Order: sequence, then structure tokens, then C-alpha cells
Amino acid sequence: MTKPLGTPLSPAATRVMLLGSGELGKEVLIALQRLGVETIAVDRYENAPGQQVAHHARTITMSDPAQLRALIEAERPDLVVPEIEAIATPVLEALESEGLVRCIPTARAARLTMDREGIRRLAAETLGLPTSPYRFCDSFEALQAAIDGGIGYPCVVKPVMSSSGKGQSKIDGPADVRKAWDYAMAGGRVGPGRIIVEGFIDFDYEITQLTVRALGADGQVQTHFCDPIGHVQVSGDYVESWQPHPMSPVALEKSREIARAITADLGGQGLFGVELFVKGDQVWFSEVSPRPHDTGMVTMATQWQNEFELHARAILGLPVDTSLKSPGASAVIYGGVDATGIVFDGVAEALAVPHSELRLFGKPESFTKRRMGVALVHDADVEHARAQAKLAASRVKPRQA
Ligand SMILES: Nc1ncnc2c1ncn2[C@@H]1O[C@H](COP(=O)(O)OP(=O)(O)OP(=O)(O)O)[C@@H](O)[C@H]1O
Ligand SMILES: NCC(=O)N[C@@H]1O[C@H](COP(=O)([O-])[O-])[C@@H](O)[C@H]1O
Ligand SMILES: [Mg+2]
Repeated sequence: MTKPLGTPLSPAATRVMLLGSGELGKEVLIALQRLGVETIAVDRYENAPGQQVAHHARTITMSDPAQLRALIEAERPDLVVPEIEAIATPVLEALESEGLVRCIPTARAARLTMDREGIRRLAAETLGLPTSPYRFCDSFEALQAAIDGGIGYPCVVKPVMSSSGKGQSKIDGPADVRKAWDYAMAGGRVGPGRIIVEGFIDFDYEITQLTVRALGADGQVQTHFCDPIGHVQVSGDYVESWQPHPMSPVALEKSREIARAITADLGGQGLFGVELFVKGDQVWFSEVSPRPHDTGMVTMATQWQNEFELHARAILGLPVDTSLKSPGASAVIYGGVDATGIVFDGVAEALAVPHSELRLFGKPESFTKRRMGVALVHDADVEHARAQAKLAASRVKPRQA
């Protein structure tokens, strides 16, 4: 930013709009507010977590180009910060090229990553990064032909527009193909249609390499890396994460080379979550979020500046420090019930776990598999932190009010 930070709700304010205001956006909004930024939280439903802490809350269909353009033109924020994938990104590109907004990290990055096809083709075909073998398909017949034509079994099917594992399933043999297709069709975020089928990578472990592009003292963008975050995913959704994850020097160097290459191409300033699969010294690029990552919530317990603070600082042009404060872990709390306005039993018992913290996101509606909170633990030993974070999470019992 060239203008100085000002006072919120005054003409001199720096105004930042988040497109998506879930649990990740809520923490970015809090970090921005601590720097005196005026915040506008946008989401598809009322009382989204970030809307509960922002100066202004707006509810629109962010995938509708007309609604998105009208809102940005009315608010004229200094920065627009996408927090989810399902956004009418061509509108962001148009407004950016008209000089009306600055989009984080860039409108092009938001467009390429909203769709698995954009980012996969960039990573594998343009940048030549190692990825799983893949094909894009528009019909059940095309999916079967892709599998028979070389992808083989086992493989993974995902809607091109989805996240947190929605619509994703593994195919172990011919009997699973129809079910995987139907599941992907039901789980896509925007309309029916296209899927990616990927060859299954039999990795030893997977990590998120948080990567920050921030301005240095010389005014040039520098790339900073956090310690690797290990995680476990169930049905394509993260259930626990920890930091640091031990890696061989070769695997760590390859991971950072990949992270540097993909984030340099996407450009701009901000924090990115680069997802990588690792087997021995071999590393595959999986995908990248041009924004804080769910597995990175662990950094609220492990870093001096957590991923949300790093994002806030980087987008405002401020210095960053990615150093680790303590090893630690996170464990997800799912809703467990389909109900609105739920209550949480067992919070005191959870917080009795030494070095534990909780985030209860405040989502107005719970679904059985909706992420409603997270337990965080720091400890000298990552393995112990993992066990303690899972213990704390398991003690929280969401139920109907
Ligand atoms: N080709 C693959 N081989 C092996 N495992 C895979 C493959 N693709 C995905 N997975 C597993 O599924 C998880 C989710 O996949 P992916 O990150 O593509 O989905 P997503 O819906 O975008 O998730 P999120 O939005 O939470 O990052 C991965 O972290 C990994 O555990
Ligand atoms: N993997 C991406 C991710 O974790 N995104 C986070 O989940 C929210 C949507 O949650 P919801 O589906 O429960 O509304 C998003 O707004 C973001 O904070
Ligand atoms: Mg992922």
C-alpha cells in the first residue's frame, strides 16, 4: 500500500473487503482490525463467522457477476481479498484492469485457483511441476475412458470447482466409477459438469508449505517460508494438522522450489498454502490456495505471527516474520448434528487439556460434517501435541440447543 494506514470509519481509513468470511476470513479480519483497517465481510449467508467481527457485513451471491460488480463499485475498497474459490473472478480481473481495485494476491491468481483445471494446467503444463497424472472429463463415459486409457486404478475424482473434499471420492475398481461420478455431480460448488480424475499418489505423508510473498525493505517482493505443516485428511477434508513436520533436506528443498515457482507465477503479495505429497525424496504438487489454508490454523498456536497475521501484513506491504514459536497441533471439531443455533458442551473439559486453546467459529447452522471449531495445542513434542489436540477436540460436544 502506498497510502498510510488510517483510522477506521474515517475518510482516511484503509478499507479491505473479504470475499468469503468463514473461519479463515474471520481471523484475517481480526488481524486487519488490529492494524486499524476498516473491514467489510462478504459472504453468501447472513452472520457468517467473519461478518460477526467486521465493521460492515454484506450478503450477496459472490458467483453472480452483476452482484459482485455492484458491491465493489459501491464500496470501493482499497483491497479485495478472496477467501473462497466460488467467486465471479472475471469481474475481479475486469475491475483490476480498469484500475478500480487491487485484488489479493492478483485477480488472475484468484481465477486460476478457483478451478482445478486452471491451476493444474499452469503447474503441470506451463511450469512443468511434478503432479499426479490427470484428465478433465465432462461425462461418465469420458471418465471411464480416461481411467481405461491410462489413469488406471486407484484414482481420485473431484469436481473442478469444489473444496474441503466436497464431491471428492477414491475409485478402487470399475465398480466404484458410477458412484464417484454421481457423487462429484452432487458436490460441485457451481453448477454441474466437469471433473478432474487423478491417478492416486501413494505418498508417505502430505504437507502444506505456507509461503509468503511480502515486500522487503528495498520495496521488492521477497518469498518467505514457514516450517512445513503435516496433516491428515479424511474424505478429502482436513481433520488434524501439526507443525513442524520432519522432512529430509532434499524433500524440503524440492517442496520449497515448487512453492517458490507456483507462487512466483501467481504473483502479487500475500500468503499461499502450497499442498504437496511426499514419498521419500520425491515431491508432487497437489494444489495451492492463494490465501490462508485450513491446515494452517495450527499456526495460531505455533508461530509468532500466525498465517492470518502474515497474510494481513503481506497484503498491506508490511514486514513479516515466519519463525516458529513452538511445535503444536490442531484438531477439527465437526458439527455432528444438522441444526441451527447449536450449543457446545464440554468446553471447560477441553480447555483443561494443558496448553490448549479453542476456536468456535460461530457458524449459524451446523451440519454433521461441517467444520464448526478447532482445538489448538502447543507442546515441546509434536506427537504429544497431536494427541492432546485430538483429546481437546473430542471433549467438545456440539448438540442441538
Ligand atoms: N491424486 C491424489 N492421490 C492421493 N491422495 C489424494 C489425491 N488427490 C487428493 N488426495 C487426498 O485428498 C485430499 C484433498 O484433495 P484436494 O486438496 O485436491 O481437495 P480440496 O477439496 O481442494 O481440499 P481443500 O479445499 O481442503 O484443500 C488431499 O489432501 C489428499 O489427502
Ligand atoms: N478448505 C477451504 C476452507 O477450509 N475454507 C474455509 O471454510 C469456509 C467455508 O466453510 P463452510 O463450507 O462450512 O461454509 C470458508 O469461508 C473458509 O473460511
Ligand atoms: Mg486441498
